[in-house]
Amino acid sequence: MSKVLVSDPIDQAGIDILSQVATVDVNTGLKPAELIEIIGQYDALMIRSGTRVTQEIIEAGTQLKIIGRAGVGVDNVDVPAATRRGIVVVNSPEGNTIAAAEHALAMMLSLSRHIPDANASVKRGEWDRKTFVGAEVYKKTLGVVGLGKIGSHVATVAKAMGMKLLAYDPFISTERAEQLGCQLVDLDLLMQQSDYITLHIPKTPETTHIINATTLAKMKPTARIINCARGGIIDEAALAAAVKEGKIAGAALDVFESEPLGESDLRAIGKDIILTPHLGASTTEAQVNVAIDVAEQIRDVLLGLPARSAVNIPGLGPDVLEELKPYMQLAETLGKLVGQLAGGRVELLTVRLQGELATNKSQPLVIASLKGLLHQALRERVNYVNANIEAKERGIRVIETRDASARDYAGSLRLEATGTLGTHSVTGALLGDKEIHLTDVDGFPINVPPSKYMLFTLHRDMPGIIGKLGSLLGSFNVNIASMQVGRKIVRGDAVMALSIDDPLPDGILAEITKVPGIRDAYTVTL
Ligand SMILES: NC(=O)c1ccc[n+]([C@@H]2O[C@H](COP(=O)([O-])OP(=O)(O)OC[C@H]3O[C@@H](n4cnc5c(N)ncnc54)[C@H](O)[C@@H]3O)[C@@H](O)[C@H]2O)c1
Ligand SMILES: O=C(O)[C@H](O)COP(=O)(O)O
Repeated sequence: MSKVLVSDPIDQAGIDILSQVATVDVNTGLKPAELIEIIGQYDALMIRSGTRVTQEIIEAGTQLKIIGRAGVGVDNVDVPAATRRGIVVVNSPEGNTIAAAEHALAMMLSLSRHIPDANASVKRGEWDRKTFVGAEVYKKTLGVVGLGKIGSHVATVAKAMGMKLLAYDPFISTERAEQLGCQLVDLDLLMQQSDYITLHIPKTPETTHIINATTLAKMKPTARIINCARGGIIDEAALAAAVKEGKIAGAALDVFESEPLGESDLRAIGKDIILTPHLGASTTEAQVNVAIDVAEQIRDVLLGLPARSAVNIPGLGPDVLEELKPYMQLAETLGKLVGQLAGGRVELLTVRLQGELATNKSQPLVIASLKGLLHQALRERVNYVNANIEAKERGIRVIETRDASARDYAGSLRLEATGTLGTHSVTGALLGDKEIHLTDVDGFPINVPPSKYMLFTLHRDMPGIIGKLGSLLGSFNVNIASMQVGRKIVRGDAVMALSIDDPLPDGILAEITKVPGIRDAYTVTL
């Protein structure tokens, strides 16, 4: 049975799902050295933001197949290191969206009305109504930096509260911003004109310290800033100085450059700074959502199925996966077949999407084709995550083409592999209830479902050849399950595709090619 380590607090709903397929160890608060020591025995690791999954930990995780982040941000995982090792990294892109958005809105209102400090003063026995006079958000301008999932929800609610909305997000269309009632502006203008600024961007090299002494200096002295996205997006020292010196009215932070927050000037500032310990996703609802979302993906990967929200499998989102899953299986089968027909080292793989398939995303199909192609060499070590990298490292060039006019089947996929031993091509389609059929081998039309063990011959279409091959296989006790010949012209060249019940015994291929009329024979395992 597989083993899963849960190293951060996760809702029981997730543990229950994992327990269906694995032994689950919940061991939170491990030091890096302790994690390195035990990670080698686990097939999967489930975390939140508390565990830093470094390259060292990934290298020690020799059995690891998947790292599941029960939340959005994967900046605590060395994703490139995981990718190189073929480890899938998944997250829950939407499970805590509402929780994080509501936390940002709560921070905005708390800042405006000094709720945390007013509460503390009453609890101390005071009744001070002067110090805590606040400001309304109604008719004020909210600047949303990052108009993705969380930023959009914040904008929608803020609009309903009567706020005017500005947004800065270079990757969002004007139409989308307008739909949300936001005016898209550049960051400078947003900083200058907003009464409240809320950050909803990932931490990347471009966004690190995007809010710094210079940008803070552009804010109105009455303006307030909220960061419920990632620590390090704001330069904390510059922020503390700006609030302390009255250059801006206040700030609310849920996330910090270093967590847990250590010594910091931010702690010393009174009611104008609100600090929470990374609580954005900490609602009962969000924790159930993310735990279920990620545990289901870990379960699927441990069962050999693809994950719906893998961050290191390019182009493979849940919607794409749902639509392309049967075609990815087709691509993988064709990749295995063409790789074995090509034999030696493959230098070029051409992936052609035909008919209806031509309008689809090609990247997942290319990845699945490469996974199949490399299976012969790498077996279980190649997967959707590392297939691209492994192909690049082996110098395999990939060309993608499309032919929407191909009409033999509704949608079909053609792979052509050129290698040191020549060029071979295979085409396949999904028929009826998504059943894979091989429809062409080396330019010869056939129509056979693939089977685990197959034999292909290239031969002259002439009387007696099928009988001779049948007797030869019989003399080696090889049972033929099905057989089909594909030819272009009568008595010209032809291809024979045989499904056989067992692997071909050693030495028999050489005997087959001695049969008069048979030029080549290939045995494959799919
Ligand atoms: N505090 C918490 O507990 C908590 C909870 C959930 C998410 N988060 C964090 O909130 C952030 C947003 O999450 P999301 O789910 O909305 O992500 P998202 O991917 O849906 O949205 C991010 C947006 O940022 C934009 N963006 C990227 N780079 C940018 C740049 N340089 N300048 C401006 N915009 C840029 C993108 O175009 C995108 O629209 C993430 O950092 C996530 O980790 C924090
Ligand atoms: O990126 C996220 O999902 C949030 O930062 C939540 O982090 P957490 O799971 O540690 O609460």
